[in-house]
Amino acid sequence: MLLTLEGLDGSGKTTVWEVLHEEFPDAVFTREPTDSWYGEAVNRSIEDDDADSVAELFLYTADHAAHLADTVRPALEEGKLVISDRYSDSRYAYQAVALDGVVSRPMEYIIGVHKPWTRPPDCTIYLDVDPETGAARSGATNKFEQAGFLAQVQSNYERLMDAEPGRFVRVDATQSPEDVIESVVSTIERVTEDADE
Ligand SMILES: Nc1ncnc2c1ncn2[C@@H]1O[C@H](COP(=O)(O)OP(=O)(O)O)[C@@H](O)[C@H]1O
Ligand SMILES: Cc1cn([C@H]2C[C@H](O)[C@@H](COP(=O)(O)OP(=O)(O)O)O2)c(=O)[nH]c1=O
Repeated sequence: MLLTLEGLDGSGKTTVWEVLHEEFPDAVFTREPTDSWYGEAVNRSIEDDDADSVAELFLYTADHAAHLADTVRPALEEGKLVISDRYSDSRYAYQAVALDGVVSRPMEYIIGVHKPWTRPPDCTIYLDVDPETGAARSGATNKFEQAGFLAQVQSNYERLMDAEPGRFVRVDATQSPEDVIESVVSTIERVTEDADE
């Protein structure tokens, strides 16, 4: 089963993902951007305020393709639970903002680029924070972490959740870290038990 964590910068994904290692020791933990050289190229682009938004989409997408081939598909074939900190929805939500005015219907375009070859998540936990909280927690250091940008990203995540309500589970990430973690752990226990039945 493929389970992904999504949310704005500063929503607490990485904090939760780290604690989940202890709760689900048999799971394969992974993330996008990855630690590969593709992911390093992505991280260079994130730090570059002048990076071309189309080039950046394809860097992220290249990293995703390699991530699927190297990590996600092999682990799923072994029957593992895979838990990824960010995945394809991050492209659909973030790069759709970055490509607004560059291509028409950017979210549909980006989903279309992925569709022929990606592996959609079975369940996506959305850590829900308002853009101001996200920007404040993340320190607003890179171009994606500004509250105005994050407000547009948030509305794209809302569109994705409206389109596929069965895949997403929304968790209130303004709660204390302990309460957020408890909600996420109980969600994962529920969806993995349902899948076993
Ligand atoms: N539920 C929470 N309440 C308050 N602060 C939090 C919470 N979860 C995480 N944080 C803090 O917010 C910052 C960003 O968290 P992080 O897990 O890195 O978010 P993300 O990976 O989504 O960007 C960190 O300093 C972290 O300690
Ligand atoms: C995976 C991914 C990340 N991003 C952005 C979100 C973040 O601002 C940045 C780095 O991601 P990440 O390292 O997950 O940051 P954080 O832990 O702060 O959420 O890259 C995209 O724009 N598109 C993507 O496909």
